[in-house]
Amino acid sequence: MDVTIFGSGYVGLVTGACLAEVGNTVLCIDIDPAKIDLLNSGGVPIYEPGLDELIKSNREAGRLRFSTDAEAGVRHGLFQFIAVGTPPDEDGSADLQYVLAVARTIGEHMDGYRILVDKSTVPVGTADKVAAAVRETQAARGATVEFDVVSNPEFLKEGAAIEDFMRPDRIIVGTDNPRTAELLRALYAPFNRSHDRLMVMDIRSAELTKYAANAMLATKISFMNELSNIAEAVGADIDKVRVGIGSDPRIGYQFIYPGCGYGGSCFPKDVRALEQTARSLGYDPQLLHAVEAVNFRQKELLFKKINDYFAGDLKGRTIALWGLSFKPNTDDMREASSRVLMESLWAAGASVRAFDPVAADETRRIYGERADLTLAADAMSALDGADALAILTEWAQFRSPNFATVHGKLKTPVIFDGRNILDGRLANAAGLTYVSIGRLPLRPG
Ligand SMILES: NC(=O)C1=CN([C@@H]2O[C@H](COP(=O)(O)OP(=O)(O)OC[C@H]3O[C@@H](n4cnc5c(N)ncnc54)[C@H](O)[C@@H]3O)[C@@H](O)[C@H]2O)C=CC1
Ligand SMILES: O=C(O)[C@H]1O[C@H](OP(=O)(O)OP(=O)(O)OC[C@H]2O[C@@H](n3ccc(=O)[nH]c3=O)[C@H](O)[C@@H]2O)[C@H](O)[C@@H](O)[C@@H]1O
Repeated sequence: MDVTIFGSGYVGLVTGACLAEVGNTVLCIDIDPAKIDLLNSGGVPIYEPGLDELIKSNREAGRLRFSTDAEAGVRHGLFQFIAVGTPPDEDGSADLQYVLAVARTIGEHMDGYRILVDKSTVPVGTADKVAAAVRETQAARGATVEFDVVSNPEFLKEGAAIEDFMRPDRIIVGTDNPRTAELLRALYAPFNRSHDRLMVMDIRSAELTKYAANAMLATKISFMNELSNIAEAVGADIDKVRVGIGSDPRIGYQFIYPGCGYGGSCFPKDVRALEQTARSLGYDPQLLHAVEAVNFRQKELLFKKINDYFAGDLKGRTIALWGLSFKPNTDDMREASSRVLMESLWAAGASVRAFDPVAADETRRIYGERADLTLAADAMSALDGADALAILTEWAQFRSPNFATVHGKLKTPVIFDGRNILDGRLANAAGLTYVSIGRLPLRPG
């Protein structure tokens, strides 16, 4: 089938590459010429495991193309996927300007029936706005070409995006038109083989399902973060508590890891957007507000712990950071906890020596060259001349360091583990103080 994807970011590229992989002919459109040039010259603008290979093989097979020519995109696909950003507006609501711009482009150029498939995360009611935008642009040129708008939210996780797309837990299709539902069912058939995971529902429920999923996951994390602070206060170990409650299948082990706050392009923005939607309708979403507030406080926790440890004397100190991306296996630093810590350290007069396996370029892009930021070539050299080590991202390579080497390099033998990934006893055995999120206090052994 012929598919056009508007937006060649995380979601657009993964969707495009996976749909091409199963035999569709996919044209990816982006307004960013640099991104399209890079893709056309064999590069990939984001780090996502497996994506380079998938793009390369499908480009070579002629099933995956990239262009800035939106008109060609509209003419190409029966399915017109919208996978552009929906960043937060000033009040936290989702900014729909990119989604509606694509809708207008489609309305302007469509010459036959098209299915607009909204993959971007958008507030309830957006499909109506998309349809209105298509109708208005058609009317402006005196056209009345048939189309449908489908809500098809995406649930992939960065770092595991290909696997999530290829083997989804569910495929949500929001449409009131049974014929459109069948066409989407056919498109998704290769990803829906072992048992039927495609759920057809009304558009508004589909739109809300996406926010509900992210808000539920964010709630689990904030709940555990809240609990980790209570555990610290009462002298309990959050790790024991985590395992204790996770063993109940009604709770489960997933997404109950406490840490230095959730980040990324989605949880923070989607919780805020849902909160804003509720408020705009006169409902006070107290729980969502608390989820966000707890996360905000949690992102400041590591700085507080470091500052307390050094009795507020951070000026002139150097803190080593392991991990800059908001989670492992991605170079995405949107709303990353590392940013809150770095900015707080800089404000307190400290310098940062950081290492991340893939996010160094992104860090340079965001912060530029600055005297108080050094990007080290590897984890151990980030410790050179540092007063202490803080761990912000649970990259596998940070899990089992040589503690004696760490001890030998740090001016003050202390580790602040923002993701609870280290074995504190081993750190203690090497003479390091180990400070975690809600685990029992561990002192040098
Ligand atoms: N990143 C993720 O893991 C997930 C994101 N989402 C949602 O998917 C949507 C897209 O997210 P990302 O892929 O992360 O965004 P992104 O920022 O990585 O990519 C968006 C792309 O759209 C392009 N664009 C903007 N206007 C355009 C236009 N008129 N025509 C063509 N391209 C245009 C931009 O240049 C950019 O390359 C958002 O609503 C997000 O909430 C949903 C699930 C997972
Ligand atoms: O809408 C989206 O964009 C996506 O948002 C999240 O995916 P993602 O943001 O890529 O990453 P997650 O693995 O969910 O992690 C988000 C944040 O939560 C943190 N986290 C996660 C799990 C946990 O137990 N504790 C915890 O602090 C991570 O460190 C990270 O900062 C959802 O998991 C995806 O299903 C969804 O499609």
